[in-house]
Amino acid sequence: MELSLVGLNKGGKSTLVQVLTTGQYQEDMIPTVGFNMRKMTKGGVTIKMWDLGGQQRFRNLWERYCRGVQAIVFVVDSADLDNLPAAARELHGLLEKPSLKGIPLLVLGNKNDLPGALSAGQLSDAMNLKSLADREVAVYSISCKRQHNINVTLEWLTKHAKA
Ligand SMILES: Nc1nc2c(ncn2[C@@H]2O[C@H](COP(=O)(O)OP(=O)(O)OP(=O)(O)O)[C@@H](O)[C@H]2O)c(=O)[nH]1
Ligand SMILES: [Mg+2]
Repeated sequence: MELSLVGLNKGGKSTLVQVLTTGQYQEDMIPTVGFNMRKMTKGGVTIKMWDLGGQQRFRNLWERYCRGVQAIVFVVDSADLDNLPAAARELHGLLEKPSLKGIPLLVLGNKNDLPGALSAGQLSDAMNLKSLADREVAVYSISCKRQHNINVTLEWLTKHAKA
């Protein structure tokens, strides 16, 4: 199975990959330049994860690395309300691409340990996720730092690997 992790810079994509692959939260992640690829084996399935850079200059790579994957994971800092409109814009812009039609989407509202973080429902409303038609969409509120909802995230991913 292959999946791609996208989302604005500092959302926590690389931190999540670190937590998923090692079980450890690491504070001092460096911003991703271009992309990184990491593999993880869970329940007999190997998941190849494309961890993409979220800085503006790397966002044009997202579509290419999302083509043909079994799932797109969009990571957003759910406590960074100022950048939520930009995150929503990037997400909707990406999913408009005909090449990505129908690919299941998992939106992760990360950093729910921070004060003022939006719940999954609030995030769904704020990012207008209900308007996304013709694909499966799931939203979870997670914290890499507290390792909250990492298990349900993993379950979602492995379920889609088998499909
Ligand atoms: N409070 C809190 N901080 C987090 C959490 N997850 C990640 N961070 C912090 O958020 C910052 C950015 O994390 P990264 O994993 O580098 O983010 P990224 O999405 O990979 O960023 P780019 O590679 O630039 O796109 C780091 O300082 C992390 O320590 C979390 O669950 N809670
Ligand atoms: Mg990164």
